[in-house]
Amino acid sequence: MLTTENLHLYYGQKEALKGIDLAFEAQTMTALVGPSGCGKSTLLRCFNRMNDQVSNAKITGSIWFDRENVNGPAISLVTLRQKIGMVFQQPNPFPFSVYDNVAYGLRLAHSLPKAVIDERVETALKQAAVWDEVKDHLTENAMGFSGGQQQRICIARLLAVLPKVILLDEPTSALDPISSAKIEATLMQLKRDYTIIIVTHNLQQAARISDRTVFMLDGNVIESGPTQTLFMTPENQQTSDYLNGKFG
Ligand SMILES: Nc1ncnc2c1ncn2[C@@H]1O[C@H](COP(=O)(O)OP(=O)(O)OP(=O)(O)O)[C@@H](O)[C@H]1O
Repeated sequence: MLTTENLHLYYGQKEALKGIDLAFEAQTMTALVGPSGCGKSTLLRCFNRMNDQVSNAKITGSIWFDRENVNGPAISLVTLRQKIGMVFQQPNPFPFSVYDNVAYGLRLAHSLPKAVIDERVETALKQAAVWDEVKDHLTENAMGFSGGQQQRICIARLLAVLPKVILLDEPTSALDPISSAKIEATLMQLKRDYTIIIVTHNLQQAARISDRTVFMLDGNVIESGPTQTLFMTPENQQTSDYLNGKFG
């Protein structure tokens, strides 16, 4: 589904990713964990070329998605970001109605009949497990909802354009525990149909919801594997020390 080969990323002189070789499986949730500054967000942002916006960022090596080179000249950024969508730490709905938020990408990419857009908006809000809370308020401004509801509206906005991969950068760290639990439950449902990569500082969260975990340190992947194995019987001493809270 998604692989990296000898991926390096430099911010000016600083090498933030030092030769990453990873394969992400379809219908699997992979957690990226590691101490602050180890390169988790940088790696995540490579998958849908968000680092293009950073003027001093330079990438070498390859990322393959559906047999296409993500960094190749032939790739369309609009199509790439529709197929590989991203959810951020802070919910970032547009200052429009709930309906217009979720319909936004659909209207951009296609000229679909209103009935089809209505159906896709409803399906996406149901998939994001926020339909029951917003169905009677679809014309209200999305920014007027709680942080957790806003985050699920953002997930619905992404789902409406039928992505294959969902990238999440600490999606619950700005939310209260109840909202976080709802997002986790939503992600558990979504991983049946999507490839999910989540950056999290919360090791309990990674252990609860991910199938695979990648432990990074100083721009390198130290260890990756099934979450249970990595947490219960890490092969590397640095992984063990990090999971046991000896540094981080
Ligand atoms: N735009 C930038 N310019 C220069 N250096 C950067 C830039 N963005 C990130 N870095 C550096 O690259 C390294 C990796 O940063 P990154 O944000 O990917 O780490 P992270 O593991 O996601 O950290 P955190 O958990 O704190 O979010 C850090 O040393 C960071 O300071």
